[in-house]
Amino acid sequence: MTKKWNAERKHEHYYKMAKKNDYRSRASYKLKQLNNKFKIIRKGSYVLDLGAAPGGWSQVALEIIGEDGLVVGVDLQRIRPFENENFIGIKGDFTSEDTITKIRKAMEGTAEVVLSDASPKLSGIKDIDNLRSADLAETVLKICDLTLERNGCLIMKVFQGEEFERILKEIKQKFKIVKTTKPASSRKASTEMYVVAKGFKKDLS
Ligand SMILES: C[S@@+](CC[C@H](N)C(=O)[O-])C[C@H]1O[C@@H](n2cnc3c(N)ncnc32)[C@H](O)[C@@H]1O
Repeated sequence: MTKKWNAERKHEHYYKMAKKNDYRSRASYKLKQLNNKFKIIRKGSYVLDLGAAPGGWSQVALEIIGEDGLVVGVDLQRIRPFENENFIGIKGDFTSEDTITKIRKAMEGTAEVVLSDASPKLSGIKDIDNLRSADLAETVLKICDLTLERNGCLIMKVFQGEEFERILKEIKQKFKIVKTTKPASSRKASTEMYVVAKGFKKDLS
């Protein structure tokens, strides 16, 4: 059996599981696996989910936080609303000042957790896509400076390109503990990597 065949089978497996369990995307399993391992989101957490559509990560975050806490989901695409009262969806580009203002208003103060599974629109040219992913990561870090509370946590996807080590260095300056990981449900062939960071040093921002 070829590697490609195995990867496709795994892809199909998470797709079927998501459908069966009523998750909005296969990506839900990535956050579930990351959170089981690193215990980032807890009951009652205040969570900002950047690049949230169709809402798979927000859905998992809502399950974990329960009735207290808040999830604010932001995406260029409309996020179909949830029944939960503690979800706020924002349609907008999180690299724009206007959207950042809306995020800060919706968070009513600071976030305890920032999530970003944001991906640029893929051009198919690896170097360009990696650079765009790095640009998004830079903006996510800027949003952390503005919204994340001291000792808060971040889970962020970054493509492993030329800029990856520089971004990682920047994250290590801002957070006390930083790990890179690829959840089992992430395709091996994809360059995506997840950075999990704990202990935001708010005073350095
Ligand atoms: C892989 S999907 C996220 C999947 C999501 N985590 C889930 O579980 O359903 C990446 C998302 O990032 C969004 N995105 C990319 N750049 C963005 C930006 N500048 N502002 C807002 N959303 C952005 C895309 O629209 C896309 O929906």
